Amino acid sequence: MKLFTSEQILKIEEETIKIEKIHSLNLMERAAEALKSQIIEDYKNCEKVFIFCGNGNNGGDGFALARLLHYEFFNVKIFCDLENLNFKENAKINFNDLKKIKDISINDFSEVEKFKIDKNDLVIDALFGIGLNRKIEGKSGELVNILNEINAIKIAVDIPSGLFSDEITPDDFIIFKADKTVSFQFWKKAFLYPETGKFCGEIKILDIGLSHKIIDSEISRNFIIDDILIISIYKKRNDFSNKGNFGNSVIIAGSHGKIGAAVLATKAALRSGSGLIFTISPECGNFILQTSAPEAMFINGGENHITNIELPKNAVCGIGPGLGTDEETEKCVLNFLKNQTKPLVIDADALNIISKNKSILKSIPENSILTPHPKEFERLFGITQNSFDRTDLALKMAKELKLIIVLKDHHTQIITPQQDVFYNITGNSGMAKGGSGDVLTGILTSLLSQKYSSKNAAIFGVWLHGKAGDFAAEKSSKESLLPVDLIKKIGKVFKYIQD
Ligand SMILES: NC(=O)C1=CN([C@@H]2O[C@H](COP(=O)(O)OP(=O)(O)OC[C@H]3O[C@@H](n4cnc5c(N)ncnc54)[C@H](O)[C@@H]3O)[C@@H](O)[C@H]2O)[C@@H](O)CC1
Ligand SMILES: [K+]
Repeated sequence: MKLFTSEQILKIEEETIKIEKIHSLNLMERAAEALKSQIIEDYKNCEKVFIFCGNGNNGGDGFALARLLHYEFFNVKIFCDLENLNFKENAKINFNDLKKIKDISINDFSEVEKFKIDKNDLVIDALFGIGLNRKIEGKSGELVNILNEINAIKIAVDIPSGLFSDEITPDDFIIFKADKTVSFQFWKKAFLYPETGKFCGEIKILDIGLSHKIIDSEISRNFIIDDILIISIYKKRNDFSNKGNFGNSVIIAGSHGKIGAAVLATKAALRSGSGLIFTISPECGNFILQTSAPEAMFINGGENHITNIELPKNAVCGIGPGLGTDEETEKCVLNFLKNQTKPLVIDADALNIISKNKSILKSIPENSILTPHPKEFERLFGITQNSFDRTDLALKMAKELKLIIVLKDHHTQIITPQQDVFYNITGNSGMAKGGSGDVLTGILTSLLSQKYSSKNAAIFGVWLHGKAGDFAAEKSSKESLLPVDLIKKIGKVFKYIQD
């Protein structure tokens, strides 16, 4: 699914109105209908609904929603700035319609504290949408501050009021803190970054029937990884095939005390479809690896840490988990990287070694996949002001070095040398644990060895890793979820794609 700026969304809306020969009011009604259905689905037992409306089209959505919910027997109360009824056209029409319904009370923002709002009531923020262009101040600002203190179920229409859709919002802005954001047709960039996503709660995207023809022709370099994309990437396994057809994955990982990292990466590679798996690890891990992952072949890479890397034929490598940064390992890894010609997966301590020897970056084969978490990224490429800027820096580095950067975060981004950004929306906080990254390295190496392009391996692998995490979290709690649980769910994810 493409990710658009607010300007592009407005353009798509306008062109939909033109080619479908409908009135813009019609689109607002569709938006309100979709909102109403979602609220009935999620909160049908909730009686009281408090809707706070601004003067633009976001407010218009709120007025239309109030009317529709009233006809579904919800007890609706409306709040707007009664001292400034200077509405945009569609908001005005919906406001006037609402005034005709005498059972709906219309109140001024300043009256909010007179009402008893219960924790099971709905507070709906329809103050500002993607048209926000400055800080919320004055009466609206005071109102948002009050709403943020109320203990109720808080829903934002399209985007929490106060947030910019496409860029970082300054720290001193007043922003509605939502439990759920019900947004129209598209994800917005603000939902995907930690600094701004924390205001959005759960995200629900509603189809309001904007023209697919227009959406298809509108160019964007930013994408949400959805099931449609994954199904287009997934390669069905040919029945007439043997282990030689699915590549040789080589996991280069582990050191004394960190053999578990090698085990996790190896097991994940085994579960992700590669034909043969080799693990290069120090001798101290031989018995552990052969016992816990007997399907993989062990190659001795040193005594207690890796000092020597000898690859089998046609190897596709994933290097880094648990290597440590011993001087001998560092020398060995740098020498190894210098001599590679095929794309490989580079993670964890291999990235830390590169950070200390940045000149090696230029020798890494084109289209290799680097998987830094924010701290590793910082060590590699420098500090940025915020995570939006981090994406920009990653885009620059991916282009300059011709590498794929997998920026690990709550919504991991896959950044390509061609300057595309793919945002992942699978996964959960239960995966924020040591060992999760090792599993990802195993998956990515396995997919790369099966001849997925580097870009597709990265997109598919990151999505699969998150999806396995979501399946695992359904069974156990996020707190107790372990990286091995992800590995156990990889099979279920492949089944999900095939069905
Ligand atoms: N354009 C369309 O056809 C549709 C728009 N929809 C809704 O329309 C919203 C966008 O509506 P608008 O473009 O009217 O904008 P908003 O309703 O987001 O904002 C209203 C206006 O307030 C002003 N403003 C911006 N920031 C302000 C601030 N901090 N303090 C005071 N005033 C401020 C701006 O002039 C802005 O146009 C979407 O988020 C969505 O909810 C939906 O009804 C679907 C259809
Ligand atoms: K809003």
